[in-house]
Amino acid sequence: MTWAPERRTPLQVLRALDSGPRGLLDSEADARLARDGENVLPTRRPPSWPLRLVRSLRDPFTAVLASLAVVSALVAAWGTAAVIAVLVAVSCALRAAGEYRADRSAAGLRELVATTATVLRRAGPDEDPVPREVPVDQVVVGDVVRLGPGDLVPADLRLLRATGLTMHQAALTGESAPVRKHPVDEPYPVRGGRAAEPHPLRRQPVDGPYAVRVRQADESSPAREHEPAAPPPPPPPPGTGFDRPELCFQGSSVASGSGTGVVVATGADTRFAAAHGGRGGRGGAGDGGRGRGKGRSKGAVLGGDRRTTAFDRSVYGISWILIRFMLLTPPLVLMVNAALRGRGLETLPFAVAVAVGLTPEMLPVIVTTALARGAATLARTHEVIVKRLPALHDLGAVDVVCVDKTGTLTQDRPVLDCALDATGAEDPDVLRWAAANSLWTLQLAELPAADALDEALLDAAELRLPGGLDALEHDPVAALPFDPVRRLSTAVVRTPDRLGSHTLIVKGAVEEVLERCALGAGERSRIGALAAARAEDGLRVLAVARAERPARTRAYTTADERGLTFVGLVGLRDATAETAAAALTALARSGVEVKVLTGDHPGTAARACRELGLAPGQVVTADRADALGDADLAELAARSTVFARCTPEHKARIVRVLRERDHVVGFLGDGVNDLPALRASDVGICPRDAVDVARESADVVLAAKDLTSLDHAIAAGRRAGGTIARYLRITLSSNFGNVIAMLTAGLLLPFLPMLPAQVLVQNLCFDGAQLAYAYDRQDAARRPLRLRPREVLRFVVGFGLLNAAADLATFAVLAWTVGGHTQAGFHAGWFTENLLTQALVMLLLHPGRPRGPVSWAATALAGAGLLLPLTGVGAVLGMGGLPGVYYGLVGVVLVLYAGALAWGGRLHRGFAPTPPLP
Ligand SMILES: Nc1ncnc2c1ncn2[C@@H]1O[C@H](COP(=O)(O)OP(=O)(O)OP(=O)(O)O)[C@@H](O)[C@H]1O
Ligand SMILES: [Mg+2]
Repeated sequence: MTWAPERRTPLQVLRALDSGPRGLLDSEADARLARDGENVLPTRRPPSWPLRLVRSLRDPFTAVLASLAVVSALVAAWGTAAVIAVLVAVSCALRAAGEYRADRSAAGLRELVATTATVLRRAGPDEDPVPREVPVDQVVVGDVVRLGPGDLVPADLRLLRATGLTMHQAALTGESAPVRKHPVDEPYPVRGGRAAEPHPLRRQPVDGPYAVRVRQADESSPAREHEPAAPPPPPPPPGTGFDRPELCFQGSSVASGSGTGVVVATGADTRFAAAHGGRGGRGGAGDGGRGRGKGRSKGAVLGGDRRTTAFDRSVYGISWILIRFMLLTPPLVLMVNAALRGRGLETLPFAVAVAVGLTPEMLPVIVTTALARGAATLARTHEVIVKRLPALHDLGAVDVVCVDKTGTLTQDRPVLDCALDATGAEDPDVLRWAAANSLWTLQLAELPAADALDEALLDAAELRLPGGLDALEHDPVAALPFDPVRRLSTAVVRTPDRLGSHTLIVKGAVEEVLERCALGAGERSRIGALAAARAEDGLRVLAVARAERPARTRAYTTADERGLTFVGLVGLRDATAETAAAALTALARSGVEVKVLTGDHPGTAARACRELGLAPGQVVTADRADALGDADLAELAARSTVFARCTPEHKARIVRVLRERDHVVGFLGDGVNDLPALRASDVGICPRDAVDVARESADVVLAAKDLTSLDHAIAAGRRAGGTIARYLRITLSSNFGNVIAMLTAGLLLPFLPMLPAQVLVQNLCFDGAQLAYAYDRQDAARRPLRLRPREVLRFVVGFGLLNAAADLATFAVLAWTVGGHTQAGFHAGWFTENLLTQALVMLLLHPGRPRGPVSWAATALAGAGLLLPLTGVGAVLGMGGLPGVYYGLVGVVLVLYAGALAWGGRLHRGFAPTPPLP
């Protein structure tokens, strides 16, 4: 769609789009949807099958294998090339199939947490517009959309009205600080009074006493924008357009304030789609595989912090170490053979086979399957939705969970407890001013949903004030809605019975309000202490103040929140959540530390923690954190439990410094003030009823804001992580052992220790057996499960050398029984021993007693090792018969090996059987 917003007033834009301030008719919206299609980004469509297969080829292991195949083909080692090609094909097909299944189920799960947009639509030309929640993909050009804190912008919008609106545009510009948005050009014309919408949560009659009065003529419509920066911003330079204040772009979200805009572009026509070359969508669930290489980061849609998660560090970390080994192996083998045996390029196929032997081909399949199965089970049993599969692994690794207080530890159903004047005496006037602030900020800012605190104040006013809500009647002028950095909200009304005067009603966090009141230092600290005492009783305390100013047409800004007269304090009681105490105990028992990061008063936060049995210790206030450098803050954060008066940026900073201290940090929060922290954490978690943008940024969505389900999710993560860790350790140690043995044998023997076809069959047998790990159901580890590359490598080298020792002992046996010079016998003997040792490893290096799939797979593997060389297949593969004495002697080797394995397993702490979660 082409349009020239620069030269048009909002009204002209509406006209050009054949829409109006009252929104579209339902029938018009349907027709436009049919004409323009759904509002979805092009790449949100699932990839086709051929594309999936091609994508799985992009995997680094596959790429290395493929290049090894090419090298083999170049030296006409057709057997080896064919073997590798088959391995690649099998792994790609399995991977693509696994990812297809995972994507489908993840898409289904994501659907459950899809966001909606609030649009104004009318049933008929004469009907009043009704704000309606519609799925984002149903939004059409010309729709009038309302935005409130935490909303995602569903399409590109031109603003018609805005109150204190700021936007996160990180996805588009990379800029993390919110940017101010406001309508420009001529103010939006009001024809005979703007149709006042009752607040959706407070449905008063439109023409009742609480309908917003339209400004009187004498006010000659001041700009509808009330913002700190008083001078109008200079016109933005032409270019990307993202800095245009009157435009809100798909992919951004509301940081504070509210606004109404008309949709000017949807789907593929949005700037977001254009900026990403039409590739704006999130990665599929198939991201569960490795394959995007190092440093893949999350949060593609919302951008912001690009960061490496625990999954990246562990699985990718190990993968990259292995790839380096794989690339080093062939040249090394060639050089050693040339130096020690004077062999030339004829050893290349063998060198390639050794590198192939190192590869854990099934890793992507195991990772995807384990994560997808874990996620599906979690969704079914606990209604927890994992939106990004690797996040499930990271949940298992989480050792610190930061949570917000309101709504997580408490119910977020505040009820008014007291309204006190400056002396601490009950005073209904305080409630009247506080509730008037709530009502008029809500009404003027047209917020799509009311804050729980405002809702509670209005409920209390309705019940307790003589005349109920009628007592709050005022002529409204302007509103500066709440934002979590300023911690204040202000309503401006005409002063009752005084012509030419406006009253500012300010309410907010006690410290912030007191700072703006004209009070002596003594008085201020006395009131501060009064508030602190109520907070320590567990109340959420807000201060209320007001000021009278001469009426004016100039916009009000936060700079006007000065020199106020203190009115009083309101205290609201918010009971602790029922399941929180038990869940905190369970988290502690499973080795997860809980830290509370709240915007609330330190006293309120400490009291809530104490009630839940979480020792708050010394509460750290955010201004103390400000005074510290990252290292000192990290130190302080590690030993503190409660952080109060946090702004969104404080929460994120604490999460960041904890991660830098090598913690894997989960963050659970539900509000706009939690957004930066959700993005900064390894795993962002939110409840299903969180604001849209939190749900969009979170990796894991809980059915309810219930810490108990978080505990289950962590257990599921540990199970999936355990499966991946087991596969990696066992496969890599066997592979490593085999490679050492092959290298040694290659030097000792005059023939290849293993033919390409034998490498293939052996690998396929291993791979088939190892798939069992994906279906292995073990108890979750009792501690956070971290897969550290260093530790894995130690394990691999230790057990790999043990495995190589068994192989070398077998060579000795073979040399003695069949004579090292009988190729067919040697190949058969080694094949049998290899599969038997692998089966032993699967059985003995398993935490606890292997059950079901793993023990069956190990048995089948042992059977194949013993029987295959004796069959026709064995003969075709070039394996010959073995004398009975070989079996006897190799039996002895295996018993010794089993003993060593059991001993080594016990030594290795990570493999001590893990008792189930209490
Ligand atoms: N609607 C409101 N009007 C005025 N002040 C408010 C309003 N909502 C919150 N406040 C004040 O701002 C403070 C910070 O609020 P914020 O939403 O950042 O965090 P919170 O809800 O208190 O806690 P948490 O971070 O645990 O969710 C509150 O403690 C309160 O003092
Ligand atoms: Mg909150």
